[in-house]
Amino acid sequence: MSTTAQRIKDIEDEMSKTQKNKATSKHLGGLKAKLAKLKRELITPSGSGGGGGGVGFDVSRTGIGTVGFIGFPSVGKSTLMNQLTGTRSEAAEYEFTTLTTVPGVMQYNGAKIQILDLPGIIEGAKDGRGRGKQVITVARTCNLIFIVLDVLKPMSHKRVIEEELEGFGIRLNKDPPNIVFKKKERGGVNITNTVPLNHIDLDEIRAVCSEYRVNSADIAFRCDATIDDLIDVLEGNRVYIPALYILNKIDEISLEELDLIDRIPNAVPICGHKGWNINELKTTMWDYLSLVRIYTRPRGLNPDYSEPVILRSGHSSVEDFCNNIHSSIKSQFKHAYVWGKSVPYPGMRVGLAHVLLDEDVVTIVKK
Ligand SMILES: Nc1nc2c(ncn2[C@@H]2O[C@H](COP(=O)(O)OP(=O)(O)OP(=O)(O)O)[C@@H](O)[C@H]2O)c(=O)[nH]1
Ligand SMILES: [K+]
Ligand SMILES: [Mg+2]
Repeated sequence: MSTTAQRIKDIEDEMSKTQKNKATSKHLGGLKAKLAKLKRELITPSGSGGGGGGVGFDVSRTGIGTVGFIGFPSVGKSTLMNQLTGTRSEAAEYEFTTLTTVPGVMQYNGAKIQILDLPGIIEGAKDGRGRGKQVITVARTCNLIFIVLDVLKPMSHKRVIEEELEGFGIRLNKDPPNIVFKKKERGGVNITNTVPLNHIDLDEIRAVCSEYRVNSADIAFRCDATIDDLIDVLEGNRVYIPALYILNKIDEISLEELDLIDRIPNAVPICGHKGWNINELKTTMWDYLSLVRIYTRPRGLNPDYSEPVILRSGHSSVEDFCNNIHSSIKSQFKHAYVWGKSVPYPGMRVGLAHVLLDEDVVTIVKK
């Protein structure tokens, strides 16, 4: 075992032996921050082996969004890939059939979505076991992660995969914590909160700051944060990605068992082999990608429903729409008329800042 791994284990042991209360919270806060720093050491490519980085695994990106498949070997990732895209990614009974990233493209709702079939990962992947590091490095850059699980295997595998991804700085189905951190030259650590903090106390926050050598800063908590949230903000290299759990091979289980797994949140049960519930999977995928379809309506004509402009939620203003069509449109823009969910009445006149919603219809009026 490497020294870093040993130190991590020592700290985890100490934490598990320490009861959390007022007297120990400062100590625990410091330990948590130490742990986060050590874990960072473990996942940062060191140059000398360890298989860090994404060398040879990343592929060029196409489409409006990328979905990456993460799972243990032989859970059915490649079978599902073939089902969704028609790309041939070899699927077979033996483990580690897929050895590198296999890209494919799926057309859905008028959008091109890139699908990445990835090699299987195993427990300890993030610490350098197998090719896990490269695989998870690719997952970090995806817009959506499919965590593929074999329903015939223990459901504890779900947690194992989550821990691998979390250990690599990926936060699943979570918004970035609303903590505003401003480092200062002097003045000490100044902590404010706009909501009650139920999970952390001041001593703990100070212990974490001191571990990160933050002597002066303004920290404003605008959410009921945990100490892990604060550490995430201080570490700064976290990515927040939506994830969908694909519960595969339901052709092998009973209806009663299906009923049980159906309660897992953010999940879609499927049979990749036979194509069961694939439509449900596609619709859910679309929702999780948060894409916005905008239909163009030339003045005096009917909307063109055949080729929507696809925007991302959060970047779907009329200005984004114009830029997506052509860079010159914005300079000629006078106003736009909008029909759909984003306006209180059909055909409302709006400006560049107006935010469009999925399936809105837009007419641009030029100067
Ligand atoms: N019963 C059943 N078997 C499936 C299903 N999907 C895939 N399989 C089988 O599971 C095995 C593994 O499938 P793959 O698609 O190669 O799995 P993978 O996750 O890509 O595997 P690696 O690339 O090795 O990590 C194959 O024998 C598939 O035929 C399914 O829905 N039901
Ligand atoms: K396989
Ligand atoms: Mg495969």
